Amino acid sequence: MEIFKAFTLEAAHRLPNVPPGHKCARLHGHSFRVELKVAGPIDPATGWVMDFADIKRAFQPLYDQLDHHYLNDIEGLENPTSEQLAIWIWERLRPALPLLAEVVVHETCTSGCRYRGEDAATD
Ligand SMILES: Nc1nc2c(c(=O)[nH]1)N=C([C@H](O)[C@H](O)COP(=O)(O)OP(=O)(O)OP(=O)(O)O)CN2
Ligand SMILES: [Zn+2]
Repeated sequence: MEIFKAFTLEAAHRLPNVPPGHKCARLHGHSFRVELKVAGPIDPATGWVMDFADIKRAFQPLYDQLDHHYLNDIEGLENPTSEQLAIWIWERLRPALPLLAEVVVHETCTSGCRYRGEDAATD
């Protein structure tokens, strides 16, 4: 069974490695939507894979680093594309949330990425 918990975070960024004149080289912001998917068996006693609140608790320290911040200033996010943000979240969250199966980052309503770990990086 797969469950998910979604978060919205406000953050500013610019992309330093885009071609000259690209609009994303300019400072701008997004209401990023992050979905964390967790996969595992349903516990027959509780009837759930895990408590949604425990997903929120595990993500909170990372959320606090990202929300209302300038992403380029964060170590590891000097080039804060959606892809790099998904990897950044995955690498820091997985140790605390071993059942983490996928990180989805929506940068806008129409753009984003999904990451399922290194083995799936080229999927
Ligand atoms: N593969 C990626 N491409 C782009 C990223 C990214 O993180 N990964 N990021 C950007 C920009 O940050 C931009 O803010 C979002 O891009 P885009 O979808 O082009 O934004 P728009 O809302 O302007 O899209 P329209 O559908 O054209 O209105 C760029 N590319
Ligand atoms: Zn952007």
